[in-house]
Amino acid sequence: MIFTNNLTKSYGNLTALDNLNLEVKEGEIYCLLGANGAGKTTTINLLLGFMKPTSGNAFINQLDVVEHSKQTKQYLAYIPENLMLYPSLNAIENLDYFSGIANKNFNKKTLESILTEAGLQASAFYKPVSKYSKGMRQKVGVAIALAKDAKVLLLDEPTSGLDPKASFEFGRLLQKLRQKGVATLMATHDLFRAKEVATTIGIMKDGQLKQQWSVDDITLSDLEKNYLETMSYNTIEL
Ligand SMILES: Nc1ncnc2c1ncn2[C@@H]1O[C@H](COP(=O)(O)OP(=O)(O)OP(=O)(O)O)[C@@H](O)[C@H]1O
Repeated sequence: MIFTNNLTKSYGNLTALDNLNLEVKEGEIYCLLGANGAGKTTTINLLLGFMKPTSGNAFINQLDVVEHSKQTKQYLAYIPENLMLYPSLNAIENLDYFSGIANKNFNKKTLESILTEAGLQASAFYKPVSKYSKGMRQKVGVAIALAKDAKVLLLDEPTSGLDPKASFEFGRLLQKLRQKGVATLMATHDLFRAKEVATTIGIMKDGQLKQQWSVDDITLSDLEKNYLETMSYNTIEL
């Protein structure tokens, strides 16, 4: 579903992403860890087609995202750290609007059931989203992905700033999407949540994928140890 082949992005002399090769298959959740500036957002932006790679390729559902930008966007849903919704509109209206953009039109009852599936409490459906917590807004983001029937979900630090319960609930939602076959790539600083939800975990540094494990092959404490060792290497270099 998601595949990159020597994906590289440079800004002048800086190589923000350096020959990234990764694959996320149907029903997999790949968590990308790495310090600030490691290249996680660059990876997501390239997959979204927000910018072009300097070299290499990114594929969504076997289609090159540069050559087939319109088609690949149809398969994608994206939830950034701070999801942009229309603040004065309620969840039903936002979902209706964003589903419409994806050429999906639902009646009110179906919109309500999608929001319920995304874990939003019914009492919030008709309140303006400006009154929502971050966790509630993220649930609307998941509802948009469900409404769109997205095959690929790209998440950039979706749990940052969420309290543990909201973060747990968000993880449960990702598992639900996984069961539907969605391929998820999540950039995160949250090692604990990564270990909870991922099928595969990778650590990036300086634009390079340094290490990668199947989640069952690493304990949380070993993940933390490896992460810190990978990052502290930077300190030694300095
Ligand atoms: N538009 C840009 N112009 C120049 N340099 C950029 C640009 N965007 C990103 N960079 C640089 O590319 C590198 C990778 O940035 P990126 O945002 O992908 O990191 P990240 O892993 O997502 O970090 P964070 O955890 O802080 O979000 C950084 O050194 C960053 O400063």
